[in-house]
Amino acid sequence: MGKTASKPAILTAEAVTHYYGQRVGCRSLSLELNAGEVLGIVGESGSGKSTLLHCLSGHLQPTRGTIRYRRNGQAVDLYGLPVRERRRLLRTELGLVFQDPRDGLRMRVSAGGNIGERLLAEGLRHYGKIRSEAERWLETVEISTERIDDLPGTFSGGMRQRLQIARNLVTRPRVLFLDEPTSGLDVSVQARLLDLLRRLVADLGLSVIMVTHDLAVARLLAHRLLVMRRGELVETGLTDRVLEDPQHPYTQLLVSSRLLV
Ligand SMILES: Nc1ncnc2c1ncn2[C@@H]1O[C@H](COP(=O)(O)OP(=O)(O)OP(=O)(O)O)[C@@H](O)[C@H]1O
Repeated sequence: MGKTASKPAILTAEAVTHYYGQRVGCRSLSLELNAGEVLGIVGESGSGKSTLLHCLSGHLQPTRGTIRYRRNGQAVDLYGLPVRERRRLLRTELGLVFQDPRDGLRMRVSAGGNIGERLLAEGLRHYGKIRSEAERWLETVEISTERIDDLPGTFSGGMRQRLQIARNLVTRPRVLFLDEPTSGLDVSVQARLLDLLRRLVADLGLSVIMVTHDLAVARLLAHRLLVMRRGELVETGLTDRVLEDPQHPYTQLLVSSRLLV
């Protein structure tokens, strides 16, 4: 899977399995994410995409398997770290954009406060600097700085999603995890968000793992795809190859959209 000798993968998952009681969330998933790469995870509803993403992003301890994150030339076992250290990583070097912005934002905290929180967690204490960074990030995600003191509940769906992105990117994470970033948004809002994401990924050199059930979104953003079915990996490859020449019968069904309507 695309690992080069000169650049070791930034994130490696080995045989990741998660059970909810008796129910399989995901099973025996292995993957590598290379620096600067966008990896898309696709599959129908209930195929285990979000479960895998939450395991990979450090938010859900797998029942079995290992996730290694490479930092300072060393691969660290994400769930082998002391909880405090893992939480610090989640607030700084890793970012997760939830499918529902209400899960990823503090709804009782202003837009500026939402962005500033991760800077505070990094130890920044200067109010003026935090506010100006928050303003800069609001501008970057195309939200008027006049809205800095407003609560996210007063924002539209697309604005909330962009605020979540700003909140995650303010600490310049190396890896960004996106869970259905455009779902629930109308088509023109989706297109604007996708443009923004493409620009940010390129400008910041982000490595991204993105879950989507929308193959058009996958085609636009992802270099490589991983297709899941019933918690397991069925096919992986470069996005164009998987979408234009799907090998597995399940992927063929997905591409013909029969499973995604
Ligand atoms: N909190 C939970 N408790 C119990 N079972 C769960 C929980 N979350 C997910 N599951 C189950 O795990 C399986 C995979 O679900 P998951 O949400 O990961 O799939 P998904 O591909 O992300 O689906 P969707 O696209 O609908 O979000 C499903 O059978 C689901 O019912």
